[in-house]
Amino acid sequence: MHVTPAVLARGVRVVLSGNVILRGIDLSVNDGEVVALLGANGSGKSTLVRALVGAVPIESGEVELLGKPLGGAVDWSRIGYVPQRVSAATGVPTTAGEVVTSGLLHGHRLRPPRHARRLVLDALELVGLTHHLDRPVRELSGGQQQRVLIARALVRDPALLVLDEPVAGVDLPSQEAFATTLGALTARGRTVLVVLHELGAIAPLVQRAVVLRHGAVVHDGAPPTPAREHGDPDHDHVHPHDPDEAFADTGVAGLRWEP
Ligand SMILES: Nc1ncnc2c1ncn2[C@@H]1O[C@H](COP(=O)(O)OP(=O)(O)OP(=O)(O)O)[C@@H](O)[C@H]1O
Repeated sequence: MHVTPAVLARGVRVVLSGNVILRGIDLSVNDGEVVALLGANGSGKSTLVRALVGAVPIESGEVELLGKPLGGAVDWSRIGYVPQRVSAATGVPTTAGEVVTSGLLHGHRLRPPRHARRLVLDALELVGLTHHLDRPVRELSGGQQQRVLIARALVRDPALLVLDEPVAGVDLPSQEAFATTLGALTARGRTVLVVLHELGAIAPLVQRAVVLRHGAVVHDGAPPTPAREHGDPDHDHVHPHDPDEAFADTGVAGLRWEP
């Protein structure tokens, strides 16, 4: 039986300011799969997810999302995207609930549906923030603001969720909350493509890892496992790593491939 992948990229090449950033990327994410996109700083992870959602132009190659070529034919209401390092806080005292509600407004829908409050509470529950519904987002921590943005992407119950470094620089409770969120999405059979610097707490939930290096895929398969002391549950993953370790060739901190 032919199954349409949720994300399909073939030979994606991206050139920005005259520099070749992506050198012909092939990537597929199947329905219900959780795939991590890993790689060193500057390897092209953000550029790839931005190209996949149409935020940067593709010089050559093809992208299909939910079975449709990138563009107007894609059902964007079924896709959630959380970009890297954006703040949910604005100058105005918008509450967490209002930010999440805005995720229900898209296309022709200018007013939230009648059951919006229930949907918003469900989305905030998925990220562990229901008790902050009425709090201005500017009063929340960076990690909590990132969770509000994830809830904003989740509120439409997207079939495909694309997240760019959702746990970079966020506090530990927010990292743990993200692992729980991801577990809930997996249980619901949602498809997730997540850019990460290291797998950390979500390693058990990731079915496949795609590693980029200098704008090309250098690994597509089993996720790397924590190496030596990194396998120790007490290890905190915050110290700098020896660049000579087995993973230096991929730039993925503190991890090594199973032999
Ligand atoms: N608009 C742009 N114009 C020119 N070069 C760019 C642009 N955006 C990104 N780049 C370059 O493309 C390369 C890949 O950047 P990208 O942000 O995709 O990497 P990344 O793997 O996501 O890195 P990080 O882990 O630091 O977020 C970098 O060398 C970056 O300087």
